[in-house]
Amino acid sequence: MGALDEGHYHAEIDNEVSFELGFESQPETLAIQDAVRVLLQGLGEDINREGIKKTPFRVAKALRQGTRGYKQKVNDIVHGALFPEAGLEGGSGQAGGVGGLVIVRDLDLFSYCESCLLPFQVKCHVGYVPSGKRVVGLSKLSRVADIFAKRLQSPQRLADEICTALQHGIKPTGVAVVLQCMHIHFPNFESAFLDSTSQGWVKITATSGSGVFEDENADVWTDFWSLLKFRGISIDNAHHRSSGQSWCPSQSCGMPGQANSAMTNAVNSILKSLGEDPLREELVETPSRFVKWFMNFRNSNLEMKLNGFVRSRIDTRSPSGHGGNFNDGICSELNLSFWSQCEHHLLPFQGVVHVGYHSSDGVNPVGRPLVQSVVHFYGFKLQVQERVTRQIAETVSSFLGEDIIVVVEANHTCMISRGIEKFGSNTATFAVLGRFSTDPVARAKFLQSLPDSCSARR
Ligand SMILES: Nc1nc2c(ncn2[C@@H]2O[C@H](COP(=O)(O)OP(=O)(O)OP(=O)(O)O)[C@@H](O)[C@H]2O)c(=O)[nH]1
Ligand SMILES: [Zn+2]
Repeated sequence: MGALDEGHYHAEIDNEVSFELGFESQPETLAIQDAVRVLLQGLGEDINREGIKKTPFRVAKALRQGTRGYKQKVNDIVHGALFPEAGLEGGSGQAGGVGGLVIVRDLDLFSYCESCLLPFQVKCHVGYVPSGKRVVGLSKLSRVADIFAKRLQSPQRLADEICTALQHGIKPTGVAVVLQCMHIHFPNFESAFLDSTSQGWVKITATSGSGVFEDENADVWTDFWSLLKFRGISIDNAHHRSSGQSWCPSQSCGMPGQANSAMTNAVNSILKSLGEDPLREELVETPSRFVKWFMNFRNSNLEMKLNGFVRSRIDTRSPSGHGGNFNDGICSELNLSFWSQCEHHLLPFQGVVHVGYHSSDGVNPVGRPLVQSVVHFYGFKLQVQERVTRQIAETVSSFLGEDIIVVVEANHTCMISRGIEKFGSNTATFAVLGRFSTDPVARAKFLQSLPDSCSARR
């Protein structure tokens, strides 16, 4: 196996290098960059603005690397990676290279949703029953799964494609694939103001089986689920092929309305550049769905609206002085829901915001909904987390007083679905104004009041 594995290793490294070398001038990369410029202009952005000047290139890089599976072949990975391993010597039973179940659990992958083009996370578990006294190198199971994850997918299609590819590549007695998929909730500017609960993730478990796993009720599935149960995984919410319904939250937003045709054409061009057929049934509505959610982040004149709103509230609020012990008057609005769009990669980041302020009578003079509105006003546009944190702090200080502390905790899709692939990472940013910037005890009092587990980390 050693020699063969080494050969494959070098082949893969070579592929990666040539992809990187020619990448910048390849027609597909240039076409995606042009399309991203059209999308940014559709949002009302200045494409030469410092923060987003490099965004077309970053998006092209992220999308092409994130869908590199279209260019990879299963045979290149599996062929030659099988090696002999004896089965049970005499007696009855199954073990080793004949009938001994092998499972690789907890492979972290990400894929792109074919309905809305947002990335989704996948925890992948693969099992197979060897036959013919041959087993496959464990890393190959993960590599094959990744080939299909790095395409535009739905969970069931992804599970089926991994399963079929492994069945053909290894020719074992059977293959089982279980995928736990998590899709970010659909960003919606309008409904976020009405319903702050559309946070967190849509979760689904998709399964696929071939050979001895073809029958969902077979004993071998029971063994497989039992081995997964040690990892806290249960069959309860497993998605069966027959249900056929899309899991993507964009589908439940109704049919897309009239979308900007230059923008939908741009998305069509991206699909083609990635190696997809925009006429594939599941992709036909994708450009208009994408444009619909993307337009939630248009650069409209939100500050002006907000300023009018805030000014009228300021006139009616009761002044709050600093009498007594400052720390006794620390108040907070915790777990305000937060949605934004990373201006570097055009990917969502989502989480919660905590706002601390001082009030001698312990009363929020404008109420929580206004603070929540401020969070949404600054969230729903192309942002970086540090900027949105500062903007929230500055704005709430105009009605909650000059002593303000703001913590934003968010999951960045761009930390998962590209480059470094840091699954489960979470970013916290911090802004302090007035007394909170000079008084560590006041800061500590507020920070200690933050909930341990909040939706940003779920
Ligand atoms: N500070 C900050 N950085 C962010 C935010 N959102 C995304 N980023 C980072 O923006 C950077 C963009 O860096 P580049 O090196 O130009 O782009 P890239 O090649 O796509 O990034 P990497 O693959 O991570 O090296 C990355 O480090 C991202 O993690 C944010 O809200 N705040
Ligand atoms: Zn989706």
